[in-house]
Amino acid sequence: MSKPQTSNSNRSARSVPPETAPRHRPNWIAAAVCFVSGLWLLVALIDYFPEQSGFATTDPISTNLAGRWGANTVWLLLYASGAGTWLVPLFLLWLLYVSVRNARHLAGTRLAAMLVCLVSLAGLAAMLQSIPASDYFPLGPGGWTGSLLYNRALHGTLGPFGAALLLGTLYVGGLLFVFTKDVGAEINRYVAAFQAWRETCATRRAERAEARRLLKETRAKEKAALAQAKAEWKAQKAALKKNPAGLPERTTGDDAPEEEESRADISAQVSAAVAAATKPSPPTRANGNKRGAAAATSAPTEPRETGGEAPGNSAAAAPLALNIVKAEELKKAPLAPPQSTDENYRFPDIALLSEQVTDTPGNSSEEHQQNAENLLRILGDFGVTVRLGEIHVGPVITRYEVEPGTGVRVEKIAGLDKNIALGMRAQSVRILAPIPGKAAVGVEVPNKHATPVGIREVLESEDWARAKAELPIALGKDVSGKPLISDLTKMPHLLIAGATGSGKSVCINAIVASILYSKSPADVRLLMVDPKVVELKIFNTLPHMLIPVVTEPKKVPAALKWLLGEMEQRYQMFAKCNVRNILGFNNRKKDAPLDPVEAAARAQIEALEAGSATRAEDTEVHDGEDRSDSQRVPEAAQAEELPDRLPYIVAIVDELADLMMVAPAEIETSIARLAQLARAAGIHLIIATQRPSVNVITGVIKANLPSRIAFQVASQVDSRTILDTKGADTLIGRGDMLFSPPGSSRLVRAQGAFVSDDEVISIVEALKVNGPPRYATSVQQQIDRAASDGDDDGESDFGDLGEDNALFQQALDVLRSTKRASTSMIQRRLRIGYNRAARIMDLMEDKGIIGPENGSSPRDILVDLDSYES
Ligand SMILES: Nc1ncnc2c1ncn2[C@@H]1O[C@H](COP(=O)(O)OP(=O)(O)OP(=O)(O)O)[C@@H](O)[C@H]1O
Repeated sequence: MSKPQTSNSNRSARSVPPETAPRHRPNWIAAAVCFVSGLWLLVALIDYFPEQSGFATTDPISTNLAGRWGANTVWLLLYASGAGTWLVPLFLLWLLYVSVRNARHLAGTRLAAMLVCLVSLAGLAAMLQSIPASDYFPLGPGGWTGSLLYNRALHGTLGPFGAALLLGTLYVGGLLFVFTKDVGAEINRYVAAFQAWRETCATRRAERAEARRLLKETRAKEKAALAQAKAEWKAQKAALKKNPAGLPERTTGDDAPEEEESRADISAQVSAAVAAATKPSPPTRANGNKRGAAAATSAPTEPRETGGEAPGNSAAAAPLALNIVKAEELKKAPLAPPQSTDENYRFPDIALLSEQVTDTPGNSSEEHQQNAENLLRILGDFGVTVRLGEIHVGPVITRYEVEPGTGVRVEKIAGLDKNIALGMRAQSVRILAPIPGKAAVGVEVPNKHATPVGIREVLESEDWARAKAELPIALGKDVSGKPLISDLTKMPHLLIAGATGSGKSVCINAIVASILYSKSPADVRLLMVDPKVVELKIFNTLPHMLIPVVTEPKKVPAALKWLLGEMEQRYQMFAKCNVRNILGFNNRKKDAPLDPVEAAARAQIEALEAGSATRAEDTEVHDGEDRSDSQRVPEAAQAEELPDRLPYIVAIVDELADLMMVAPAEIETSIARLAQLARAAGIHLIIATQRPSVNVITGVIKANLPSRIAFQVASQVDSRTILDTKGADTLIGRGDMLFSPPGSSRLVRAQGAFVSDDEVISIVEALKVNGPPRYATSVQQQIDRAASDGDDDGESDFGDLGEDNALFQQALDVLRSTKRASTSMIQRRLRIGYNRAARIMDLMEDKGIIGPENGSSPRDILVDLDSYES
């Protein structure tokens, strides 16, 4: 016999195709021996009577089918091992199977295990003292082995219990060893089977409870119907008694038959109602398919016959009663011209936007019916008992609400999104578990026929006209078809992220269009950054533009720095006027007399500022006019000439990822600072990116941009990066979005408002009647200058040393204290990058403070630093 193999070797051997694995060939000789002897012995045993054996009687009276030898062999075996004899043919036939299937398993250990089984069974049989020795069992049911083992050895030492325990264990263990290859796996199988059985029992119990609940409900309904029918019947009867004909003209004798008819009719109706009500309720399920039946009966309709069909079939047998909540028709508001501080400004005509074509219907009710049935069937297949609730039909998706039955975990439904999508053949399915504020779970399924949302219908809606927002923006329509309008000043900054082609640019266009239709350049100025160059260039000629669209990434840090400067200057203006924010500033009483203390404080501030003013040009934004340096008014006078109003500034960045590659630290810090402080100053950021990775949407940026719009993304990880939760990965693209509104953790699913490029072009063209764009050229110059300085600085340090004198002075201080002029020293002491430090050194060289480079040694200091004034 071959050696026993490990289970690993078995596995690897099994993986080899049989024709290439000769070791697995059957052992035909062993098989033949086992077959002949096993079958012969089995027949001999079955046909055995003690009278057949020459050992039992001197005169055998009948012949065994297996002959004399057969009868004698059986007698000998019964004598030796009693009841254990029956195991011998059984084992021989098992060895036949093993030797044919895989001869390697004909191991000595298996034969030993067979022997253990045989002996222990004999021992166990010997314990049956009630069966005495007979002709069949010459030495009792345990035979010679059993009585020796039990009576002589174990009975006295271990007692009956100990002996039974030992022998039983040996017997069962031996059997397991004989018939299985891996005892551990076998035990696991039994444990798993036991657990499965327990789970089935628990499910059945839950289903029975649910069925009982349904039955109870049905009975209650029946009772109510019966009571109502009786009441109606009594009322009818009383009415007939009072007015036997029911109608005045029927009192004549001619109408007697009609009267009879009417009475008969009424009693027939009443008895029908009573019969219907008292009819025993149909069984909740008639066959073993309980889950399906539970799901099928879960529709909020009257109970109906499920007839033991498959759940899907039963649902198809009688249509579900659907509670479809269709999107309300948008109420158009009378067209009122937008309010503007600039009376001469002409807003674009709404007719420039195309009318929404409404003849593309959403899903038909048959489709909803089918979807609802499919949904219930799929959930039923997974053992989830639900009741169908409302169906909200949106422009692009439909939300099927289901109310989970008792004991159903919502997480279970939430985990079935992929299965539901598969079963419903949907592109993807998003599950809202639970719907906030409702005892239901929402299953959002894309419509077969999507209805696009045009921006015109949102801008013409009553909601838009009534929106009490400083900076209203039309985002689209939510799942119930309601316009989604938000206030940018409340957001106060917006992050838009989504994969390429998901609808970000269209969303930005819609936001810009909303601004153009509601605000004049006197109210809102736009600053756009578009590293992709082509996306926003179209807006260049808008009168709202502060500067032409910034397309060079290296200029962006400068633009952001300018915004920071503008923000700080606005705060100074607010402080002077004793207001807190832009609203307070714009609504302040312009000619209010100054408090004397306030006036003194201001005079002090102005005196201080007069010495260090650097940003006079920023005021150009406030009145939209460009002034050259020579025209600049002195600071003190300027303070008196505060602008009447400040416009909001909306900064739109179309691709953050491209910028983060250029100067990540700079951009991140500027965005964070702006986002933290710019709200009150009336500066709002809208930042879009198609790469929602943590390098682009960093923790700092995310923490400071609370309002977010996520379009379709590739993975759950991306969705979490944008929204801190999954969901955006199950959107269907083309404007389908999740909006995280300001001050709420709830996500609103919506279809973005669509504005075509042609519409945008026609709006921009139409606004040209207001004259050419009034760019703040000094802002542009400032940004260009900073960018060209940054060009010299490979580390993208936009700080102009000429302007940022402080750094230069600090470097001089370092030289003074250390008396060493080395780039690395400056770098280390000032904690700046190499390029910046090297530039400072070059500047010092240009000014004759230090000598030229001196290999690896520090440069010579050429001036007396203690008396040097920069
Ligand atoms: N709200 C919408 N309604 C209908 N279709 C839309 C909507 N938004 C986008 N689309 C469709 O999706 C296409 C791609 O949209 P968009 O250009 O805005 O994508 P994007 O996310 O900006 O892509 P990229 O990052 O590559 O610029 C559009 O051309 C349009 O057909």
